[in-house]
Amino acid sequence: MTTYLLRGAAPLGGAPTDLLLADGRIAATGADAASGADARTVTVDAEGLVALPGLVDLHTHLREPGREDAETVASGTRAAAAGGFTAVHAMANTSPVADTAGVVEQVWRLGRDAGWVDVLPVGAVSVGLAGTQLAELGAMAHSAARVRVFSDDGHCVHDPVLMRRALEYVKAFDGVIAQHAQEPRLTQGAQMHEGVVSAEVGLAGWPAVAEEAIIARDVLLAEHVGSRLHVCHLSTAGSVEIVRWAKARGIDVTAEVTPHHLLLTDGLARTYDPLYKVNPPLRTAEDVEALRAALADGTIDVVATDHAPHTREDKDCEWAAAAFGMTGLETALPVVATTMVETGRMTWAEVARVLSATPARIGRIDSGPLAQGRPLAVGEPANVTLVDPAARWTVDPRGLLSASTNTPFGGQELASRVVATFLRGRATVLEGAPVEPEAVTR
Ligand SMILES: NC(=O)N[C@@H](CC(=O)O)C(=O)O
Ligand SMILES: [Zn+2]
Ligand SMILES: [Zn+2]
Repeated sequence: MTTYLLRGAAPLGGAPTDLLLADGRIAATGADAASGADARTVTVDAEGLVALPGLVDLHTHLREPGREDAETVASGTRAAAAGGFTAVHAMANTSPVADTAGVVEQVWRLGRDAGWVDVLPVGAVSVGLAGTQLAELGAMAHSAARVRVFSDDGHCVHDPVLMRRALEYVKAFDGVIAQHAQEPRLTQGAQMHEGVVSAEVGLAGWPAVAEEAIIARDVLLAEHVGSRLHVCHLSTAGSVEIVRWAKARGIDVTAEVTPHHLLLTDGLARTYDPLYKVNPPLRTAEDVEALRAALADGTIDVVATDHAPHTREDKDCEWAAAAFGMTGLETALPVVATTMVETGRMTWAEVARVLSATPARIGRIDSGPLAQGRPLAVGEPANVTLVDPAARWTVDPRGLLSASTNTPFGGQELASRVVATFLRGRATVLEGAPVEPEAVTR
């Protein structure tokens, strides 16, 4: 197998060095790297590039099975590799829903056969995402897919008794419930953030309290049963305050923010362009500022894409009829660089924490055969992403690899670009372009 010598890369943005990737591992660094190179070695000029551990997404919608017209496991994971990811958690709101060992194993196998990234299926909390009956969480945890993250994402587990049972159940295998916090009665018919803009454009509003009330309830439930809670896509300043309070109290809660909530605001609804329609909705500039501050100070643990591809038929229509969601795998790292690194709020080492190490720990893939997100030390699996921190590019939706084109960032100039991605020492992206896997050996 080809080995790679990454010359002059800056691990976590630190001092440049050489990295040798061989036999699936980081085989050597520094002076030892070049001397370990042999006839099989391809040298990559990584001068000026930052080396990060392969990115890990806790929240991806791959749409297979059921909506292969919007995305497949193969197309979505190819886009993920282009975005610098080496692992993605595939959400359960597929058709059929991933609520049995059979479906999660199917998704896991499709991911393995595609060979672009490790696909970690998320299991549904309730049968059919219907919110009434607990799904077979244990069977999914003990299946070949080894599920650790459970979520009804797209729907909120709104019944407090079901939420309590789910939190209790997953303790047995160190699982976590990832909650889509949306009080359904407070958001009936809601189309966008409730505020000045919704009043102006005449779309039904979605109040911040609909998110905050569920998060407040769930951190208290997690405390009561002594379990682990993860909150999906935090979007309001009030949600940040509740998570900060819960952490100070010692409650085992983690939280994610999406790239789009770090950059975009509800003012975009004035365009009536459904590209900006998403769940939870884009909020105000004050909320964006609170989310950035919380990500920088560690109150928010991770950035997760909530990559939500939709077909033209589901997006190219009037606002009220359009589906909620936007793509994000290929723009996530550049949006984080633009909003957090360029602004001086985070270092590249901190970016590695929020986009790799911490999501890997929450998903419990920070050890074992699929170990992800460790610092770039000798002996670790060679999951590596090379980033050009000086690059500037303007997003062209036609240039992205996702099977759907519903990015809200078309025409936006972003900082930094993924140049190469390696999954256990095999290049999945080189010179910014995907490298089709030959029959993946396993
Ligand atoms: N984020 C979205 O707007 N949509 C997601 C569901 C979800 O994440 O809640 C989808 O599946 O399309
Ligand atoms: Zn959601
Ligand atoms: Zn989602």
